[in-house]
Amino acid sequence: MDKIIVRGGRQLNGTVRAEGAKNAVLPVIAASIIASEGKSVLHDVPPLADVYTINEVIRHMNADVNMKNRSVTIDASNQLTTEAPIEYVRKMRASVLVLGPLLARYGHAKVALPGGCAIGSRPLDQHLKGFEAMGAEVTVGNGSIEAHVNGRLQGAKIYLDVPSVGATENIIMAAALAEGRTVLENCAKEPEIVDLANFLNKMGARIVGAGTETIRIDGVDKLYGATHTIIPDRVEAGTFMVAAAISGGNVLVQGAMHEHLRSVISKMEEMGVTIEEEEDGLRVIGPKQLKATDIKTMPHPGFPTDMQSQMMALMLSATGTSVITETVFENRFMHVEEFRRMNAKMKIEGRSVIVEGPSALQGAEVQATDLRAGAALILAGLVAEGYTRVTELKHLDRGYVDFTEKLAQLGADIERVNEEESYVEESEPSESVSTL
Ligand SMILES: CC(=O)N[C@H]1[C@@H](OP(=O)(O)OP(=O)(O)OC[C@H]2O[C@@H](n3ccc(=O)[nH]c3=O)[C@H](O)[C@@H]2O)O[C@H](CO)[C@@H](O)[C@@H]1O
Ligand SMILES: C=C(OP(=O)(O)O)C(=O)O
Repeated sequence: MDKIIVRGGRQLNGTVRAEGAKNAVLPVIAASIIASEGKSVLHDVPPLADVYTINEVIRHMNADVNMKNRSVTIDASNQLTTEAPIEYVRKMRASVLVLGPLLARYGHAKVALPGGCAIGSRPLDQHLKGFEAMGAEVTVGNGSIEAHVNGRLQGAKIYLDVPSVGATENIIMAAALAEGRTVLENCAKEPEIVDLANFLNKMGARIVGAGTETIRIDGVDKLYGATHTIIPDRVEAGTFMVAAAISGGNVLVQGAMHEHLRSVISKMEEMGVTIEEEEDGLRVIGPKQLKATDIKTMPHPGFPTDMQSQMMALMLSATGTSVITETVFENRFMHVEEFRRMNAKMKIEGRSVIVEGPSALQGAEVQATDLRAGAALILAGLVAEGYTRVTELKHLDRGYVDFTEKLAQLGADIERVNEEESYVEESEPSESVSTL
């Protein structure tokens, strides 16, 4: 089992590039199986564990998938099977995104129920409500969800009770091949929804309004493979922005898009961080002294829940009391206990965490409780005294490519070792840093 060992105290400087977005590429790969003719070619695909998982899911359904460097070619023109194998759904909830495409193309889809996870219960009722409104019969039982429709799905008017990202994606994919018009209201407005709609439109779909709260989809008879470049990962970019700020450094994050990161930029600026827009990204300059602030997570364009734990790490270094309130997921504070091992002064009150800063952070052995928590603990380790050892890296690997190497290139004292090597490291920490 791997471990990341980071020693605090180094200032980060230089340039780092954001990869293609995990949360954009997963629905785009799922959408590629709607094409009954032609190949899809996707560029800027990050080599992440989640990408390998979704590739395996559609490969098991009989699609041809080839990943080379950061490009993926998908040919789904074969007859596909309409069931997602349970082992992949267990690994990654986003596997449920094949439901919409399969149901639209074949009138049948079955996936295992993904269940709850480390950040909350994450129900799928809004996805299912959308399919039912389009005429599908949905049954949930024996650990799986099965949807079936005789003939084609029918366009419908659907109002989401919550602006769910996954439900919006599943419904627009299903509606793209439905008969007639679907109007989806109170939908998610995340940039990844816009990227998915752009890809589907290149495949021949007729979708307008993505990025607003009402999306209109006029169903077509057939969709074709298309070529598409995935948008940059705003959460990975935001994580490196925090790394620059927390270490008092100066880092250009290439690919970081101002319009996708407005809420994060505004909060970091309130904390005293300087952020300058450059031609190819955002330059982030950490202040001598960070100031406390309050944050409430919300659906886009509000502050993203996927940046909550990283901002908590930043708050630990700020002077004063900060309050962070999580409104999207009911159980996304597992990292608080891990931060406490590092001598963080913080307490949970209902859906809020009160952070007393600045905390004199000390290195400790901590666990990545989810992928963003893993990144956040490493960020805290950048400024902690001594060595921080982060385990359970399978979570981190779902969402970050070469995280250790990228931080090392910026000047962090960090390395990734396997358990046996780390035993030696613990008695005699190495001074060297790993490079790309
Ligand atoms: C692969 C991917 O893109 N993952 C992102 C996606 O997850 P995901 O698509 O799973 O998140 P949702 O937007 O669906 O969830 C948001 C909220 O809606 C609730 N809900 C959702 C669906 C439903 O049918 N019923 C319901 O009540 C959830 O419990 C949660 O409280 O958006 C989240 C919120 O920005 C991000 O944290 C995840 O990184
Ligand atoms: C929660 C996340 O992802 P997922 O929905 O894939 O679990 C995330 O990216 O922070």
